[in-house]
Amino acid sequence: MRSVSEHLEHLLTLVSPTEVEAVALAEAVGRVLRGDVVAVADAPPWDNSAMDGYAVASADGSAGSWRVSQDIPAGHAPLPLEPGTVARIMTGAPMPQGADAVVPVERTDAGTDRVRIRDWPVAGAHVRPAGADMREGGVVLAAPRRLRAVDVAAAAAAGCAEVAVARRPRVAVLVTGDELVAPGEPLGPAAIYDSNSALLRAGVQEWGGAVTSVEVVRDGPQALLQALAGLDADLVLTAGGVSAGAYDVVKEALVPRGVQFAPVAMQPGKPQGWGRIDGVPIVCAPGNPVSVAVTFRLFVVPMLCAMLGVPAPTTRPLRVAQGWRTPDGRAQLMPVSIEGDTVRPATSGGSGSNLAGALAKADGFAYVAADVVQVELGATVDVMGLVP
Ligand SMILES: Nc1nc2c(c(=O)[nH]1)N[C@H]1C(S)=C(S)[C@@H](COP(=O)(O)OP(=O)(O)OC[C@H]3O[C@@H](n4cnc5c(N)ncnc54)[C@H](O)[C@@H]3O)O[C@H]1N2
Ligand code: MOO
Repeated sequence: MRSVSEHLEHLLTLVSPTEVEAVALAEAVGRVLRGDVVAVADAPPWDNSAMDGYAVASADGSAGSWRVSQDIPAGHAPLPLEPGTVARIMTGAPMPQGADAVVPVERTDAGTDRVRIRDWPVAGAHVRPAGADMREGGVVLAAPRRLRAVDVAAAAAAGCAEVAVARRPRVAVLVTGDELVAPGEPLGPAAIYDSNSALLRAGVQEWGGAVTSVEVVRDGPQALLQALAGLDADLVLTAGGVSAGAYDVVKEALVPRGVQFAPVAMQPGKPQGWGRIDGVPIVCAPGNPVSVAVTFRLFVVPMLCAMLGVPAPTTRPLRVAQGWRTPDGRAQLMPVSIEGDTVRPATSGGSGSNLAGALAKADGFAYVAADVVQVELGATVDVMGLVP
């Protein structure tokens, strides 16, 4: 049987990075930055006050009563400081030439024509120097990285209107099963709600791809081939129909098209399919919902990351707070809940592959190597997080 790492290595040879495109900052959150963001100007652009108070020439006086020679709100350019006076200044306003320190208003009587200053400041007090945050031409965000709200804000503060990001990989999703009905529809006598298409759609979106289509295929191999014929995608994901049953549509339709189907030494998610269909990479997950979630996190996430040009997420070593048994000869992906630096199985159902509802209790999948049969209390396991 092929191991998880052999399988992943092979799947990664099927994909390559998408092109780079420019997007406005308004569209940038969650995208993968592929070109460094460089500051267009120093930030702050000039020395400015960190406090509402009075700008003074620190070498030029001491506590006492001072004439206020100008008022400097933020957004207004000051005149040079008149010698022998102070200037009333607001937070963020430019320091007047000749002033080098600010007295907070709380250290004064808050006067407007004259002011009584109780504590005289040292040079530089409450002044934010030009360029202290960013330097013109300096790298503010180094690529590659997934852009968070704070990163988008840093790009805006650096004066960038657009950023260079990876084009979102376009992903087509197909699920199979006569038993499937969409959530919100009435359940027939032998029906279940389709959760795999929801998982794959949301997973692709969450990890930075764009879902181009989601189809539920019911009517056998011909319908599946028809659905595949019209697809415009960088990657195709299917779920269901890959095991040993009499109605395993995906396998039946795609073996003649050169897609490979074989077991991978893992639980859940053992029956897997992979290859290319009309040149487009395809991953065929088994239909059980936890198997789909595991296939997505273990294999599809690194493929999406490779397409986006960003490193795949690393695992976290965490301590086991409650042991469990695992199958011999297959790596196990156990849904776990995380508390501090410890983990325990997320539910009493363990890694049962049909427990879609129980997955909501999990914070990650613990990866247990194929040769382990018992995960001992106090042991360390590598845990994959479920979100980027
Ligand atoms: N005789 C054997 N039977 C099975 C084997 C085996 O080796 N020999 N492997 C088992 C394993 S492991 C898995 S995993 C499943 C994989 O089966 P399929 O990929 O063919 O998936 P289906 O039969 O279509 O469905 C399995 C299960 O999942 C439910 N399902 C399917 N699609 C959805 C969906 N979109 N949303 C929610 N739930 C879905 C379906 O109702 C079934 O209960 O095969 C085992 N059997
Ligand atoms: O491998 Mo199946 O995915 O155990 O249920």
